[in-house]
Amino acid sequence: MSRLVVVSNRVADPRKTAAGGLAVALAEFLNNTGGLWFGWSGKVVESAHGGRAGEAELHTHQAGPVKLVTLDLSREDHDAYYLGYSNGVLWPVCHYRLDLADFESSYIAGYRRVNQMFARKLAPLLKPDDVIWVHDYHLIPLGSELRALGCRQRIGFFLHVPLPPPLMFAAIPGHDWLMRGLCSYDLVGLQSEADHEHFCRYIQREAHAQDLGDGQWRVFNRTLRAGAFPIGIDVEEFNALAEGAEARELYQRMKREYSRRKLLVGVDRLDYSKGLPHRLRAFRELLQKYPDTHRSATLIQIASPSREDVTAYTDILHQLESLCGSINGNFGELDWMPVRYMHRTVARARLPGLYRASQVGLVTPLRDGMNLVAKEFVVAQDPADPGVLVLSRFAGAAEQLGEALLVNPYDSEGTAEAIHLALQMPLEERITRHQALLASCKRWDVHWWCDSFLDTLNKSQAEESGTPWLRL
Ligand SMILES: O=P(O)(O)OC[C@H]1O[C@H](O[C@H]2O[C@H](CO)[C@@H](O)[C@H](O)[C@H]2O)[C@H](O)[C@@H](O)[C@@H]1O
Ligand SMILES: O=c1ccn([C@@H]2O[C@H](COP(=O)(O)OP(=O)(O)O)[C@@H](O)[C@H]2O)c(=O)[nH]1
Repeated sequence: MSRLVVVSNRVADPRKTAAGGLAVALAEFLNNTGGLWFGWSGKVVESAHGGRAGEAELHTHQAGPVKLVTLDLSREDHDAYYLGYSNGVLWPVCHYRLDLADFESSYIAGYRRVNQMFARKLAPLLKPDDVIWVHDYHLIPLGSELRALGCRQRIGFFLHVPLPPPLMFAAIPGHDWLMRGLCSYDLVGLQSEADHEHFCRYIQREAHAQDLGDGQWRVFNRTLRAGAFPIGIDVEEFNALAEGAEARELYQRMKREYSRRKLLVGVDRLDYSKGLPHRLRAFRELLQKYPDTHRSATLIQIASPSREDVTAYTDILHQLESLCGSINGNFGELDWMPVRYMHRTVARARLPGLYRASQVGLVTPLRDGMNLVAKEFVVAQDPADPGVLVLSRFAGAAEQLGEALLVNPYDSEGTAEAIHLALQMPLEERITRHQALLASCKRWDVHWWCDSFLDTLNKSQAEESGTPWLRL
């Protein structure tokens, strides 16, 4: 059997839990299959040359069945590749926020340099029959860099973030170079049908791709496949977490402490794509419009620190703090604070307890590739007395979780109405909706995601030997 080689910017020890959907999903999968996981160590080194770009040393570590190979980044590489191009250009554009993109021209050189370094370091570790699976927007050009070094293995790519419509993607200087990079893979996987449609439209419109049917395309003189493979969670693993001491202890404590209140919960990285200020404005609207929620509805909002060196992220932090303060100031009572806001990461092992103790789960991103928290909330519920998921129609998860209360997060009045509906929903309706949602989470779980992606990749033709690859 071929060995699986996974490459992603973020690498986590598969035996430990991590915050961030990509690391969580891959760790769960690799723990079962074994293989090699290659990526950034998460460390930035201030080298003797003042943290300037340079060759990195590899760290190798065996974590159960998985071999982790990571490299540190110099300050200069980290700032240009991770903060600059990945999170200052690609992240905002892919989340439809052209207004937040910082098209600083020097970033792309760092992005390219790090992708070339990843390829140079990875290529000697590869075996001829390896199957390589590259993840996310940080590493779009990695496939073509590996090809340029002579790698002929099957290489698949999965984009965890949304792919915007062609004209929006075309706002990125060098978008055609990125798309050529994407088309050097044998399979391109996207989170949703909407993202897949954007990909097909882009390659047809900008690169005159020929549709060969069955998900295959002829473009840039080669054949590739593309499709939607919505990521899921490991339902059994999450159920086991829910049975663990940490989750149960938290569940009991929350139930005791909030026995006379209705609990709403939000768990997000502190990211502008997650729509946190919009969510708080909808919550304020709820308190204003529905006095029956006073002294009762309590929102616990966890905002896990993320990418704090990017300006847009510090701006959102200040907005959020000010909104929480004003809601508590205007509506709070001596014995009731409407919002409990925490700017810290909560261990994933505790989250099922928090989800299960809540009557309403608020997952209201302005745009999100998938949003695994939505699926975790569903799986953590008591089937006999489940909470209600209020979900943004702009989360990738909405394509599969249509039985949630779907909202437009930009419409604070509409969202407040949906939250009120959720708080009032009769038991019978809650059970019916939850059964359908749970069935979707089980059907499209993380195993389905990996298996369907890898089966399709295996169907793809490996790169024809002898095809000369020019660096793009
Ligand atoms: O690695 P960070 O910069 O700390 O960010 C964490 C991850 O954020 C993004 O997650 C995405 O992947 C999830 C799983 O597919 C998906 O549910 C979510 O909608 C996406 O936003 C990012 O794409 C990852 O690369 C980051 O590791
Ligand atoms: O304080 C936190 C916040 C988030 N998470 C986990 O991080 C992941 C977030 O994934 P999601 O797809 O929702 O969004 P992303 O952060 O990847 O954009 C989920 O597994 C959460 O359980 C966590 O463990 N602790």
